[in-house]
Order: sequence, then structure tokens, then C-alpha cells
Amino acid sequence: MILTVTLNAALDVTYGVDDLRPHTTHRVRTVRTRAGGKGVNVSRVLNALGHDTVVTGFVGGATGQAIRAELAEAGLAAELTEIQAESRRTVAVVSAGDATLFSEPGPAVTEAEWATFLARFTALAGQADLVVLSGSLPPGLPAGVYRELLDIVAGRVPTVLDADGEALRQGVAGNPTAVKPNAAELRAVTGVADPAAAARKLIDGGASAVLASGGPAGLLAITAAGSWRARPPRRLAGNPTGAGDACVAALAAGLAQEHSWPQILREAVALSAAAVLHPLAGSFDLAAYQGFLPTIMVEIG
Ligand SMILES: O=P(O)(O)OC[C@H]1O[C@](O)(CO)[C@@H](O)[C@H]1O
Repeated sequence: MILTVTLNAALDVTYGVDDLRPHTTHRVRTVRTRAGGKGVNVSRVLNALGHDTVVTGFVGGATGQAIRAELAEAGLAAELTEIQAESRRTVAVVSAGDATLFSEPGPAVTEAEWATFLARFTALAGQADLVVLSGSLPPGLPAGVYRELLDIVAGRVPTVLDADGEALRQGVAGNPTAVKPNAAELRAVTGVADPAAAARKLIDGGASAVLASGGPAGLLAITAAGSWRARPPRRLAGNPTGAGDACVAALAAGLAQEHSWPQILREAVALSAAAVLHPLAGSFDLAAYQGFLPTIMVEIG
């Protein structure tokens, strides 16, 4: 079972508009609502690929109920901790083949709620074959919480961390098997502009491998066994929200199945590209994924 942690779960609203122009009124053409947050999206993709997966994290209020209901409707197993404050929403506005994301900060989590979650996480992590920690932290939780969760897993099973800023910096010291920052996050957390040099800093800090995503520039894997690079099949128009989560899903699935790094990179690039072609974060175009897979070239780099 692959356990995904979404500490700041959301109800993701996706608006389709003709043309996004700041400071003007927009008539929304399509509205889609589903449970989100990065770990939820990772589980949704894993589930679609046929992997056994469980979502954990916090939900609260009416928005939390809507998140629970949609997860159940989607057939995703969830072990969620109820909190007093209201879960957040995000709004992705999709127009002209790209997306603009508005992400609410999320609900405050109290110390008592964190303690309840920790007990649940410890039990779930004991049954998991791999643990994914993904997304922003809700207000009230210190930046060291991913490190705390990684210390509970203590290297018993592979772990994947997708975070940014201080949560990533501190999380790396918990020795995750892999981290997946994008190029901007990597630069911000290390202060180093070159992605390969910045990734090596995270390895020196405790991560075993770094997958650095650069959007159209492709994906770079820096590991103890070597470094590889793969590019997307072509420039793709669609909804890139959630493409990073599809990449994390491929990384988690590949590690769980002990695939080689070049194979993981190929799957991650194909799955992220196929996710851009699907209108909703957390889903991907299966036919496009199968079509892209044999075309992705992996270079040593
Ligand atoms: O936790 P955050 O970093 O704020 O990201 C959450 C958001 O990102 C997405 O997961 C896309 O990656 C959305 O579904 C949305 O919920």
C-alpha cells in the first residue's frame, strides 16, 4: 500500500474561461469541483494506475465534508483526521492552454489535532510499502513536521517528499528516499542557480535522490547511482496544475516496484505530460500516457 499524506487538503475548483485578463470580469464557462491537495492528487493517479493507496491528512468543516464525500465517490481509501477549522479551497483558472492557481492558506491545526494525526500516521505508516509526503503545510504547523513524520518512518520503507521552502529544507534532514522540487523551489531552498549543483546540495543534506522538474525543460534525476535527464515529448497545452503530482505518483510507483532510475524518469515525464492533457488536476490522459512512454529519451546527464 502506498500512503500519501496531505496535511493541507483542499476542495479544488477548476474554472474554464475564454481568456484570463486581470482586473476584468470573467464569465466562467465550466466549473469542476473535486478533492485535492498534492497528496490526494498523487493517490488519485496511483489508483488509476492500479496501485493500492490510502490518503491521510486533515479535513474540517463543510468543506472537509465535501472533500470526504468526493474521495469516497472517487473510490479512494481515506483515513482523515477531523479538525475544528474549515478546510481550504483552491481555484485553478484554465484558459488558453495554461492555468492560473489561487491557493488559500488553509485551516489552523492545533497541537491536540496534530497529536491525534501522529498516532494515526504511525499506525498507517506501519502498514505501508512506501510513504509520500506532499504539499504545503496548514497554518499552525511548524516547518519541521515533515522531518518528524520521516523520523517515524525511520527508513523502514522508501519515502518521497514534495515540499518547498523551510518544510523542504528541514525535511531533507529526515533522509527521504527522494525529493521532487521544481527548479524555482530548488533554487530558493539552496540559493544555487544550477539545478544539478543545487540538487547535490540536497543530497549532501540527507536526501538519497533528487528529481528536479523544470516544466518544458524536462526532469533531472540526481542519485548516488548516477544522473539522468528526460524531456517531455513536445510543448503541451492544457492544465498543468497537478502535472507535478503525476510526476510524484510515477516516482512513488517506480520506487515501490524497484524500477531503474532511467525507467522512473521515463514514466514520470510521460505521466506528467499526460496529466497536462487532462482538464483536471489528479487525472491523466491514459492513451496519451501509453503513447508518450516509448517516445521519451533518457540521457545520462
Ligand atoms: O498544498 P499546495 O502546495 O498549496 O498545493 C495544492 C494545490 O496544488 C495542486 O495539488 C496541484 O499540484 C492542486 O490540486 C491544489 O490543491
